[in-house]
Amino acid sequence: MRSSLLTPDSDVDRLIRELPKVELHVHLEGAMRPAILLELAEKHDVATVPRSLDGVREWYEFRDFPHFIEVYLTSMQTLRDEADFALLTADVAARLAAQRVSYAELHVSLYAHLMRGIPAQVVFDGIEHARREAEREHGIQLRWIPDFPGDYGVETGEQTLEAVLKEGPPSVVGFGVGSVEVSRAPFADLFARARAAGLRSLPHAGENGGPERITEALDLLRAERIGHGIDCVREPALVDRLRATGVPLDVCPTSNVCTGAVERIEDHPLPRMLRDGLTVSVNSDDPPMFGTDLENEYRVAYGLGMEAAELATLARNGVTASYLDEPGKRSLIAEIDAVLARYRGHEGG
Ligand SMILES: O=c1[nH]cnc2c1ncn2[C@@H]1O[C@H](CO)[C@@H](O)[C@H]1O
Repeated sequence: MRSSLLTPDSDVDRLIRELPKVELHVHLEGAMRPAILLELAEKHDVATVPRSLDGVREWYEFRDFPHFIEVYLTSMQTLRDEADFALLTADVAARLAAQRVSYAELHVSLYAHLMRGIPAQVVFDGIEHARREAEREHGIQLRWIPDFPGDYGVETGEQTLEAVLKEGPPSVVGFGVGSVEVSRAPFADLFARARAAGLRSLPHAGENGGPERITEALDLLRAERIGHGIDCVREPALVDRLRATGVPLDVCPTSNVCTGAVERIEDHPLPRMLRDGLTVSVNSDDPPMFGTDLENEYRVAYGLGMEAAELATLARNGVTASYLDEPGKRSLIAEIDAVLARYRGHEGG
């Protein structure tokens, strides 16, 4: 494997920083920086989370996927009022904008808040306030994908969808399911209702639950994009189907190693997926929890052997797979092409 430790002045690193990017798979709550976690823990005197930076760092060493989800849910106890959701969202938006992200679709763990007795309106009011501010301040567009934990059962999904349909703002683009992977079959009717209401079907599938979860997501949930989906490489016929239909996959390489879905980064299937003609984008998932950010995921892709043109393809795929409007997509693709052409000019000269 090629070293992904690029010097900040290397041409490839400059290419990565200059590429216009979209982020399609980042969990709002999982994007909470330790500084924000500590601030909110202090504000609400939350006893269940670490109260020092070192403590947080240690806390973010995950034994396995269920342990990661446990820590994720616990960290959320720091989010209580509208201002907390606004603070978190503003911080996440600023971090994205600093990485040349102009459009992002963020998963919101809505059920995890509902189950703690936080009304959906508090969540939506907070994140919407910050979304509008961030658009004004940084020119970044944020869109939402509320989700529920599949392993908590279909009723939790029903409650989540009901809250979205009742209180959700127009910036909600889709509906999702995540957490520990269980069969997607029980959620068929639920996702049919979400789609009928104009929401995109955006489930997690095949992160670590096997290729059959992806097939279920396609057949039963009519998934329009797959969260993770890396397990497709275990079933060649499924890879053929994904290529033929062009259903995009949101790939999050560092996350997969941190949660144990992939043992070593050098074993990550991203290069194979891209070269097999799948519409894959790279994403950061829960960046501070995994010690990464979106730019770093592009560096990791470079470390896995992706050439400059392939890094640009990953960025273009993100744009194609997004729900940004068509003029917005065209102008981002043109900018990506221009940045790549400039890189090639430098490289040649
Ligand atoms: O990598 C991930 N895979 C699956 N779910 C995740 C991940 N990161 C965050 N969540 C979120 O964990 C919550 C559990 O209630 C869900 O909302 C899910 O979206």
